[in-house]
Amino acid sequence: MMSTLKTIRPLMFCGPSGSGKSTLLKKLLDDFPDKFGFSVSHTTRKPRPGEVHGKHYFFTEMDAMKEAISDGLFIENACYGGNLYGTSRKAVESVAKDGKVCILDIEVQGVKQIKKTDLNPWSVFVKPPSLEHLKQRLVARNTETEETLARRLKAAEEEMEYGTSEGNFDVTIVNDNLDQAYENLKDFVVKKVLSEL
Ligand SMILES: Nc1ncnc2c1ncn2[C@@H]1O[C@H](COP(=O)(O)OP(=O)(O)OP(=O)(O)O)[C@@H](O)[C@H]1O
Repeated sequence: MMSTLKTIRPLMFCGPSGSGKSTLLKKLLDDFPDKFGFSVSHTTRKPRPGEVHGKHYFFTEMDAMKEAISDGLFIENACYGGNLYGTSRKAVESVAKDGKVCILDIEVQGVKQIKKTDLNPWSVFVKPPSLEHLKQRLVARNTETEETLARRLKAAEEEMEYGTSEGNFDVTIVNDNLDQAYENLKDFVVKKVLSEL
């Protein structure tokens, strides 16, 4: 089972909430529908309108998720905004078994955990032009309360520090102009990630 994972390196995405990871990933999946698979994460947070169980996340309860983590079924997990988020090894394996690059969209804490596994992923940091831009985007997205907004912005400061430190990621994509950011991402993906397939 481990050898399946080693043959195709996952592509790990990290960046503060609101930096544009989902937006960039959607474009990538639209452009290369047969090359990538989204590993579906687990979370204890409540679904947002339109989110589908098993597609956007596996929505689960705190006790069940804690038990699965202690059973070693997760390659990473993080507590964020009062909720648990995590990626099961099974979710990553099922994408690799399909012959696709598994996309991992995770927080900094998760990045650090996955670096300790045998997955050897490519890593991309998505950086907002500034924390002020990030705040404006999160407000415009209309998904945050005053409290979750404040938490996400505080977490963003720490994530920016880790994300912009030399050597922590293979590439940093500054998401200022979306089209330009996507071109930069695509360039990296085509030259490095897809050339290995
Ligand atoms: N380059 C950009 N310029 C302006 N707005 C953008 C840009 N990229 C993304 N956005 C908008 O910013 C908001 C946050 O983007 P998105 O939801 O993709 O972030 P995220 O990093 O996936 O966040 P989370 O980790 O919370 O899921 C969205 O409303 C999106 O449409």
